[in-house]
Amino acid sequence: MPPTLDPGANAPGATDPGRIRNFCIIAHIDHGKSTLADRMLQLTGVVDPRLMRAQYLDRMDIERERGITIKSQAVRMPWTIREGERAGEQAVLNMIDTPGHVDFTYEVSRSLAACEGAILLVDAAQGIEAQTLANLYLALENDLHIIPVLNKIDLPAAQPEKYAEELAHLIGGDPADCIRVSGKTGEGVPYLLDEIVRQFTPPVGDADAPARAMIFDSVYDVYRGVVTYVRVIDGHISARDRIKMMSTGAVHELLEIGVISPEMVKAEALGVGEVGYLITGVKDVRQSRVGDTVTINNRPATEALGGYKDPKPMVYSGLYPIDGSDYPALRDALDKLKLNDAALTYEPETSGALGFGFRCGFLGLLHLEIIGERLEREFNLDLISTAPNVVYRAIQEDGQEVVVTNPSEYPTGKIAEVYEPTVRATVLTPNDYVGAVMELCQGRRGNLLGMDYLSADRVELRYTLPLAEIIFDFFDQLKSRTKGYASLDYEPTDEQASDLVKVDILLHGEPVDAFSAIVHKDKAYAYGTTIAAKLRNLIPRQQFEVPIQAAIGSRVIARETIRAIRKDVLAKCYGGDISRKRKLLEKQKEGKKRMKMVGRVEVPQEAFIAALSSDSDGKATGKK
Ligand SMILES: Nc1nc2c(ncn2[C@@H]2O[C@H](COP(=O)(O)OP(=O)(O)OP(=O)(O)O)[C@@H](O)[C@H]2O)c(=O)[nH]1
Repeated sequence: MPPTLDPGANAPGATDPGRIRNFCIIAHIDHGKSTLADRMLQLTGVVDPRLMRAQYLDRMDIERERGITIKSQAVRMPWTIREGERAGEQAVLNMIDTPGHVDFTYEVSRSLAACEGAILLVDAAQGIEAQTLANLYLALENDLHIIPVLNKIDLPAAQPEKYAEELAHLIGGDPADCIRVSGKTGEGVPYLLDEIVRQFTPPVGDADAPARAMIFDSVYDVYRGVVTYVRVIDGHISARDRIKMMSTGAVHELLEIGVISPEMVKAEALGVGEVGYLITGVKDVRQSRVGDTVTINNRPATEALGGYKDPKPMVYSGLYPIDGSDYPALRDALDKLKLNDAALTYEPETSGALGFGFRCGFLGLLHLEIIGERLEREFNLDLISTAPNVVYRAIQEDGQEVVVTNPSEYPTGKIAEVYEPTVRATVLTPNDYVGAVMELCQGRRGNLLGMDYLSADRVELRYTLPLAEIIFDFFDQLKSRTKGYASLDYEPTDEQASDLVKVDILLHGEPVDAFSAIVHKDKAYAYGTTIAAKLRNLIPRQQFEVPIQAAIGSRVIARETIRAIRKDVLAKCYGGDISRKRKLLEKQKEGKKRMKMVGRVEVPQEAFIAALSSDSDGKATGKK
């Protein structure tokens, strides 16, 4: 049954802004945002109980499989206060579900800018975690009103009293003001919905001013083209308007305008404070940039809304199609993903070993993994991604500066200084594991900034760490050393001069650019020996001996050898069965097709993937 919206006073475009509440749910990962959102959809009646499925708003397959939210979602829900003095008061709630992973903090901040209030959700069995704090600070920076909520009170391990104290201590106020709910059973959720209407302030805007709406998300839909999600700040956008993008001045016909509730529902207009979508039929994804202001062409606004900070990529990796003829398809796919993802950057590059591809910038390893997976699934591309690296700044002796996003750009001449990016990391851990956490951070070249007790048994440690040390397996290590109890959050800060070197890998004397890496001097040897050993196992024997060397400049630091073999595939075919022989030869030819020639050496595609998979450095994790 398609959702129907009230055609009366609460219809989109005609809603009194005083009835609207725009809010988001912020929480540490797994504290239950999506489950709570599901309950709200059900209780407000926008999803038919028969059509209800878990994590209704996580639409991408990857989101469902991994159980995490990647893209923000905005849903319109009607609600009438059930209890108390204001019972019967009708409201329109726009809920924006936000992702919780560190890599996607920028999504959270975009969503926050479209809200007046935030529900700070905390698992009543876990208490405050690192991202609870990070998200809370983001919300406070955006001047949002906060409602503290303890979730999962149905769990036997829940300690709502204890954590209500903790929360009240953190944000100020009375522990009794923390609302207790269970997203699973629905207990307390109707009361929370009532409180949302009572506590959050309605949006304020000038209904008579020229229209201004802020783009907080844009997605490419294969059938409909670009779908742009906006929150109207001032004025009114109606279905018959021609809209204008304020950053480019481009004017577009509107094909459709509407709200999400929880599927797309067409509307006549969107007024002050409303959240909805616009479809212009534009196919070029770069026309609808997140952070831009939309106005209408016949009465344009003169001043754009303050945009968002463009998120800066932190990790770079080369993406190459396994089949070279897929290169244009890869470019197209990246163009499309870029629309959803202001943080994704890419530039064409060529690699001696891998051919034509793109150097892509990501927010972190999970972001990289997700983009890689989406390219493979949604666009049917088979890809190789090179070892991820951060951005370095090398100052040569002649004073010239080189920004290195790819190890192959690392200057070969004399280098005066190399700078690497650093982060300020916050680790929250139970008292017992402080020693283990400190040991880990010190091993990763960390610098202790400070340490505080949040409660009798919970400690906050603050460190400066090189970004390169934190992006690979730091989180896994942290979890395993603290039996899963510690949580981590970090934000980029500055850069520091470090003792870094470039390690090259040579196959039969030829450097293979795809395997080069910039690492700290103390870790160069370990990197060299690991990759050389992996490659020895991955590359089949050839008809000649193949040395594999790891080198810093001209100094070899590790060496492995693949012994020579003459592979006579016909040896087994005694007797004169010619068709069998032919079949075997055909099979061998097939196998060859999947080989890459690196100098004279045949390297199977799988070797690149397996050697570059980061298990020597630790694996990129699905969850943080
Ligand atoms: N017992 C119990 N379990 C819950 C409750 N709410 C959520 N869960 C469980 O907690 C886990 C995480 O819930 P999600 O709703 O996916 O968490 P999330 O915060 O949305 O996670 P991200 O979208 O990845 O940030 C799931 O296994 C839920 O079934 C609750 O009220 N009670």
